[in-house]
Amino acid sequence: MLIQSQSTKRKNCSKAWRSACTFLRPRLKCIDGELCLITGAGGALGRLFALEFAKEGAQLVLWDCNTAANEQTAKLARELGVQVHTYTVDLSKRHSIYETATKVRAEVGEVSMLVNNAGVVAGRRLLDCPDELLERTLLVNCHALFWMTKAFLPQMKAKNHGHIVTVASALGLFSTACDYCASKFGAVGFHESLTHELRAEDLDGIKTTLVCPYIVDTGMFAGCEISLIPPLEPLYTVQQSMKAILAEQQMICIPRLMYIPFLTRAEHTLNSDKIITSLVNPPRTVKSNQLCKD
Ligand SMILES: NC(=O)C1=CN([C@@H]2O[C@H](COP(=O)(O)OP(=O)(O)OC[C@H]3O[C@@H](n4cnc5c(N)ncnc54)[C@H](OP(=O)(O)O)[C@@H]3O)[C@@H](O)[C@H]2O)C=CC1
Ligand SMILES: CC1=C(/C=C/C(C)=C/C=C/C(C)=C/C=O)C(C)(C)CCC1
Repeated sequence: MLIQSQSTKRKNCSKAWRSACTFLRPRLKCIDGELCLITGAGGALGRLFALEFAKEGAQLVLWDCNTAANEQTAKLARELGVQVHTYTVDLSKRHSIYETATKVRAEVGEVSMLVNNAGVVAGRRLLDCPDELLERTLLVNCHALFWMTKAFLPQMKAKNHGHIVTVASALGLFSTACDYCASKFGAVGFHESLTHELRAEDLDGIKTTLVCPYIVDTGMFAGCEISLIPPLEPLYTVQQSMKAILAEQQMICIPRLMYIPFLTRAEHTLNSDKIITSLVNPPRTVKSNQLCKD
């Protein structure tokens, strides 16, 4: 009798919880007809992002240095009935990014959603790793975020409409691998500062989302012996990220366990949007002749 009444209580409770969840579930935005640019679209997660955006009706601009893989993604996306434009670009080169961005604007139009997904890892210890490989990780995973945003944010600002997604990593929140962590910490810092800058400028129509996954079973970290939890399924990772993007969530850690390193970070970003106004007008300004030439 007692058991029965407890189970009835539990049922009522879970019913109430379910309806509360339905009520609380965030509204997902419609991106039908938006122009979405995805970098690293020939890769595992990039391809899945492209297909998920296509299912939502977005037109696609796909960037990758691997032309064949990028074309394969485009083929799969076109089968879902959306328009797709592909570009071969080396994200480690600032001029390649700016030139291709100019082509996109002229040939396709204004990008309203930017998914900075491309990423690389050197996968060697600091002293065993050639400088060029270390540099490439920083250029592709971090510097490219600056150039991509500088190329496409102005059009978003003009309309106060857009969305910039940064695919970082759980390794942007705690450290293990030298070049990769440094680049992903940079990516997290970039996302946070951009978010504050947009808020400080009252550009509430431009959203940002940071994606921080644990290891995903794409091959990028194949051979990493971490027995804590198994790698994530690529599709699950992208679908969770999509939910966060469409809900205009500022950040998602996948799985939730990855919020632990985020929550234990020492920094406090409270009030950063107020502080930013003083930071963008620094008392000492670097003169242009002090800058390194490319
Ligand atoms: N896989 C994982 O465990 C995790 C991945 N991430 C992040 O997710 C993102 C996607 O990763 P994933 O799909 O696994 O990686 P992939 O290696 O499968 O895909 C990355 C894509 O980016 C392309 N690319 C590499 N360098 C350049 C460049 N210089 N210019 C243009 N394109 C380039 C690659 O081309 P090519 O193949 O020819 O090099 C590839 O097509 C990355 O940012 C990664 O750091 C985050 C957490 C975990
Ligand atoms: C499971 C787990 C941890 C380890 C996470 C690891 C090892 C993540 C590796 C991620 C990679 C390689 C991402 C690539 O982009 C913590 C944070 C120590 C504590 C919380 C539980």
